[in-house]
Parts: sequence; structure tokens; C-alpha cells
Amino acid sequence: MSARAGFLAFAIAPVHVHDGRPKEPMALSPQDEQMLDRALALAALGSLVDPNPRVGCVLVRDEVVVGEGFHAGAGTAHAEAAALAQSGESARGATAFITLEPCTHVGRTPPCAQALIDAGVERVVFVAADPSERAGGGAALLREAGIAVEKASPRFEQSSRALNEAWFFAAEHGRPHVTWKYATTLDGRIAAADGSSRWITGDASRADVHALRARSGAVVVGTGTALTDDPALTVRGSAYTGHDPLRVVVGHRDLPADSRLLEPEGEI
Ligand SMILES: Nc1nc(O)c(N)c(N[C@@H]2O[C@H](COP(=O)(O)O)[C@@H](O)[C@H]2O)n1
Repeated sequence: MSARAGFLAFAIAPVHVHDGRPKEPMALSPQDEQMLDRALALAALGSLVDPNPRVGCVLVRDEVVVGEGFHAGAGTAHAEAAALAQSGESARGATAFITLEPCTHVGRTPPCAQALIDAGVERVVFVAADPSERAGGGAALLREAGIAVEKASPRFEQSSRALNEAWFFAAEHGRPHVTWKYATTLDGRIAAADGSSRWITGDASRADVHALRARSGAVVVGTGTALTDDPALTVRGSAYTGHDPLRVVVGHRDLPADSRLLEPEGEI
């Protein structure tokens, strides 16, 4: 079965066609918006814990989806490359709907903007600009090549940002996105003075903690917490999806050999 045939069951309503180039941005049609929603749904299939953003791409030609792709994690094909691999020659003259501006850099994989140009894509609609210095600027490159480029409305950008909150933060601020997690009693205490009150939160809150660990690259505690609470800092229960964050202990004191942090699960 050809890549094209594999995806053609998903027929859509008409998409407007560009005949000349370059073009002024035009309002997106409801069909365009439908494709952007599809691209966002594809992006959500990517890894929650990855140095790379979650990105989705849909290629449409003659009102038909000819390729779809999403980025599954660093080192694998970018969303655009995955969609182009499916569409093959059918990408010529197509519109690409992408949740992030196509990248311009040679990183672990080749630049997506050039791949779209080489494939003969005629129009690109993207959701959010890539703020990173090394990979941004794809829209300008595409325009220089005569491709019609449009940016989606802020409603879509919000969705793309929500999918990649930590990645956008790091790309825009040059530092990691940090979540400060703590538990206190209503009177502002974190433990009884004698250290006896290890758990001051309930099941629901602890489930939240595991979900938070599951989508974090690293968990950092001080040696005070490590020695007093003996936490494992791994993801447990239904939140576990095969990923444990890197466990980082900051301080000068050694951990005892039987510390749960030294157990083989998870990296320290
Ligand atoms: N446009 C686009 N589509 C994707 O699917 C992507 N993953 C990205 N990522 C951008 O490229 C950087 C990572 O590239 P490599 O892992 O080095 O290949 C990432 O930081 C984004 O800027 N872009």
C-alpha cells in the first residue's frame, strides 16, 4: 500500500489553493483550522519528557490528507519529515499544517524548512514561531523560496504552547523550567519538630506528585530531605509510563548505603 493510500480514508472539505507566490497572509478557512487541530492532536502523541518539543504536521493536497507525522523524541524524524516520508511525491503542491515553525538547523536530523522546499510544498501554515536561536527562522527561509507562509491565530498558539510549556520556557529564557513542589499544613508547617510526620498530604496529592515526576526531566532535593525522609523520587502507580526523572541530591553530606535513592530504579 502506498503511503498516500494509507491515509486517504480521512477526506476533508475543500482547502483554498494558492496559484501565485509570494502571497500576503490570508484568513484561515474552517478547513485550515480543522487541519491545524489535527496537527495539534498528532503533536500530543509525542513524548512528554524530551529535550525536544512535541510537534505535529499534516500535508494536504487537492483537499486530501496525503501525509501526517509527529515528532516522537530527540534523534527521531521531525514531524515534517515524518509527514513527507508518508506523502512521498504527493507533497508537491501541497499545504503543510505544522504546530511549530519548520526548523532551519542541521541538528540530530536535517532542516525541515529545506525539506519542505525540496518536496515542492506550496503553502505552509504554522502555529507557533520557533524561539530558539539555532533552529528558528524557517518562515523567512520558506518565503524566500517563494512558498506562501501563514501563521495561525493565537488560539492555536496557546494549544501548541500548552503542549510544550517547559520547552518554550527554556528556549525563551535560556534556563530550565522549574516547578517548586512543597507540602505544608494549614498553619504553614512542613513537619512536626521531631520529624515524625512524614506524610502530611493525602492520596490525591501524592498521585499528583507522581504525575508531575512523570513529566519532569529531573527532581532535585537537598541532603536534608534525602536523609530525613529517605525518598525514592521515582514514578510509581498509574502515572508510570516508563520514565523516571534524574534524581539530583544537592548538599555535602553522604547518603547511607541503604538509602532508597541508591536503589537501582532511576538514575542519580
Ligand atoms: N519544526 C520542528 N518540527 C519538529 O518535529 C521538531 N522536533 C522541531 N524541533 C526543533 O529542532 C530542535 C531539535 O532538533 P534536533 O533534535 O537537533 O534534530 C528543537 O530544539 C526545535 O527547535 N522543529
